[in-house]
Amino acid sequence: MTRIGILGAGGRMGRELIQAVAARPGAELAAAVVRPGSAMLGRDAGELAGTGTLGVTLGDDPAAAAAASDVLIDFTLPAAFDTNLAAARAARVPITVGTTGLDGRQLGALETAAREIPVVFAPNYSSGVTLACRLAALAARALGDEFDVEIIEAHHRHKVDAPSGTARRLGEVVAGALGRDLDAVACYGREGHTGARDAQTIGFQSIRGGDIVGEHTVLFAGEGERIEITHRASSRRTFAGGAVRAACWLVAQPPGRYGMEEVLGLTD
Ligand SMILES: NC(=O)C1=CN([C@@H]2O[C@H](COP(=O)(O)OP(=O)(O)OC[C@H]3O[C@@H](n4cnc5c(N)ncnc54)[C@H](OP(=O)(O)O)[C@@H]3O)[C@@H](O)[C@H]2O)C=CC1
Ligand SMILES: O=C(O)C1=N[C@H](C(=O)O)C[C@H](O)C1
Repeated sequence: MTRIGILGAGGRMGRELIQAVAARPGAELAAAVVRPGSAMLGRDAGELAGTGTLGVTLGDDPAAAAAASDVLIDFTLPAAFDTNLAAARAARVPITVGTTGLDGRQLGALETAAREIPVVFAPNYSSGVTLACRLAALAARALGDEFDVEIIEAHHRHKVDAPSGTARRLGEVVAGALGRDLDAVACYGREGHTGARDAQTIGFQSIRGGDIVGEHTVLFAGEGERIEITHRASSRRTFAGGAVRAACWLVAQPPGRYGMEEVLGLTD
């Protein structure tokens, strides 16, 4: 039985993760952590997530969660990430990270931690997005510099980071396939007298509204034709199921930094 601790248990993804753990054979919820001072503290995690009582009380201590778990899953916000990663590292417990919007220092800390503990980090745990990344790389290599690349993403009104982590990852993949440095060629939105488009640009457009779960399109626009690779998530269950799958896979891995491609066995 894989004992899983969820960090960010009270959030939109946290509740889905509690359900996904409860539904997965061979996995059990060991701990569920919410923000210190949260009104949810002391409640049963299963009752919060709608699975029925699980006998796991919502706590506020990532270190205690790490001590009780074989693997942690973090879906919080960047402000909580440092404490959560430190707890995993101190307890030498593997961690599955879904939080997006991490800065360069935090991504560096993830790499450092991966020398000591197994870490899987994916900005999107759906199998479909993992495949879309592959398709985008293939298309970029085939189409080359003749086609302009724009990445369009849409999310719910509550999302706090832009562009999405998935859009950034798609940008990295396309830039890598085209031999470009994403930091040098990225263009985040346009306004005013922008001038003509630079051929090397990889553009990002972010839409926020309503209850959109998560949509991503990589647009390759050429002369006389265009190709669009689109993924639309219609339920957070797909992210939660993928993250729990990744966590169960991670407990059997040596220290290192992994992505969803490794989890799905797509590294060839
Ligand atoms: N990799 C993937 O497949 C996916 C990644 N995500 C990412 O997961 C993250 C969470 O998304 P979502 O569930 O929608 O967001 P929510 O805002 O619903 O949940 C975030 C949770 O983290 C808690 N939290 C925030 N700050 C702190 C802090 N400083 N200390 C402790 N707890 C804190 C919040 O507590 P409180 O409510 O009290 O503020 C909340 O429960 C985002 O970064 C999102 O982009 C989302 C979907 C899929
Ligand atoms: O915040 C979200 O909701 C999502 N965030 C992830 C991202 O930033 O890419 C993944 C998914 O699109 C939902």
